[in-house]
Amino acid sequence: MGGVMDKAVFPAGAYCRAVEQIIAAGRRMDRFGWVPATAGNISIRLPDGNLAITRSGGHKGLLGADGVICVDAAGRPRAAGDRPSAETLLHCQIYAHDPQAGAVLHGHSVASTVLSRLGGDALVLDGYEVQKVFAGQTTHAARVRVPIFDNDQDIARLSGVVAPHLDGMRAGYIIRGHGVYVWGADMDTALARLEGLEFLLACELEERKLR
Ligand SMILES: CSC[C@@H](O)[C@@H](O)C(=O)COP(=O)(O)O
Ligand SMILES: [Zn+2]
Repeated sequence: MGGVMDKAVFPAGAYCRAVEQIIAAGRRMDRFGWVPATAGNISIRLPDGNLAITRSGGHKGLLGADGVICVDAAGRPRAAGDRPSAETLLHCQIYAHDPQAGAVLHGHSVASTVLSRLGGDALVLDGYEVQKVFAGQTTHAARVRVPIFDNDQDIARLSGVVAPHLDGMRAGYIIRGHGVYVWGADMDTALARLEGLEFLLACELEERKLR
């Protein structure tokens, strides 16, 4: 398989840049331990409305150019036989709901997995300076609600449960015992939000251990 710049595989400049950014994001998420085994998926919205998204099943910290494929806005692979992320529909849903969304990240951190298994339908973050990484947040003195949805292997059904909650979601969401979904206008913003959210979840976990 050719490299990222192999024009036979990736003819368009925007797609090439997206592939490079997705590979770099996967490495960064792996450094933090958020994509164990084959966990996690990553996408970027392309200027033509298609998505560059990780292929299903690979290690997201070890992605090569052939680990990223192109799907349309409904998640259908552009090349016959390509198998996009099993959770592609959740990416499509975010892009469809938020015209500003340019990149979506999904990881399986220990903190998101453990905290969401403790119960409840949301985690409320309150009083942390880092909350300001989320859209519209200008102070630590605010409550940021991160919804938790029960895990479901039927992704279409899961997306139906998530749908009514997407309006006003500032920090992304958590799937119980599974991981987080975070997005932003571009990959840098999405990564900053993911890093911010994971930092806050790690703080929450540490605090609960001390109680
Ligand atoms: C290690 S199993 C994880 C998967 O079931 C899934 O939740 C996941 O995040 C990765 O699936 P993928 O199809 O590779 O995008
Ligand atoms: Zn997952």
